[in-house]
Amino acid sequence: MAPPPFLTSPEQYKELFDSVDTFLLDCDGVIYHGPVVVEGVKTVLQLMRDAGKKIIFVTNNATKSRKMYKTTFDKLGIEAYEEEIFGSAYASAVYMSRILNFPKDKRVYVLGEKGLEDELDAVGIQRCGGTDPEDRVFIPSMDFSHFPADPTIGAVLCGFDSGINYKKLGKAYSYLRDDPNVHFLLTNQDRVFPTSGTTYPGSGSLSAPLVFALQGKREPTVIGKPNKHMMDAIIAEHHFDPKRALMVGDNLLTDIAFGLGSDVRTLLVMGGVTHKDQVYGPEPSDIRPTFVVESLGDFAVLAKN
Ligand SMILES: O=C(O)[C@H](O)[C@H](O)COP(=O)(O)O
Ligand SMILES: [Mg+2]
Repeated sequence: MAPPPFLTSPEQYKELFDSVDTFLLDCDGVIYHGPVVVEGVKTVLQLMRDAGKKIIFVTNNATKSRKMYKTTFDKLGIEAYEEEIFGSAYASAVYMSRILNFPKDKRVYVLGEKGLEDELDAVGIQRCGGTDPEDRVFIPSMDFSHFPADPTIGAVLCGFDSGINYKKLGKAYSYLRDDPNVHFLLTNQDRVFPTSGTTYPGSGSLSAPLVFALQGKREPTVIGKPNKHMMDAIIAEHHFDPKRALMVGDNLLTDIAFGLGSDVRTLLVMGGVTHKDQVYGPEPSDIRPTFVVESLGDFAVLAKN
């Protein structure tokens, strides 16, 4: 099979832009790298707004709630509305409340940050762990007295947690080891996090010790891209024609697989977590985007025409 077209000309950008009614936009690595908006992207987003396109921000980053993302976009000078923003924190809260009907008398043990906690609070799910200072401590070496059984725990939910440590992993592991009815949930399983032109361990690499320790006994349900739970959450609130939609992302394993799984065309951008060789090299990934471009910001040339 021929490699996907690498778009370079305004004519190519215009043909694709005109064929899309709904843009599903990944955030980290596409809209911004950490605190820096990708060059030209603001212009392209305005082009989309002016052309009446539907925009849906779809991010696996579970550190922020919808409200927090709205504040972030405001600070970055990007027009965005809460109902357009689907982060894996929001999708996980929706999944637990609407799909699992998580019991009110149970608690979820969280590996994650305030954004994930806020989304759980918003749907009335009782939680523990997370940013609780009691769990963000180092325990004495080989002291396993910190992992008492807790029958109130009905789920373990792991997202990006910059305070990850042995106490958190030990508690999460114990709950999952002892009770097969405790749900094992990951907000997402990204291997790396793209920022400042490089990458760091992502959520998937932070929950990997649990997956590794439990291997064979428990497999996690992953809610974020590429999994359908994320698309189900979007479709429940936004109806769109997949044939006239485009998923724009920097990650083959999450964004492009997400689009492929929902029959949505995909546009892979460089500069995030994917190297050109993974698409055009001697051993390309079998996850094949529909189109490739250097940056979403390259479409800004259409604003001059
Ligand atoms: O580690 C993570 O959680 C992910 O790398 C990061 O959050 C990806 O976010 P996205 O590219 O889906 O916006
Ligand atoms: Mg990304």
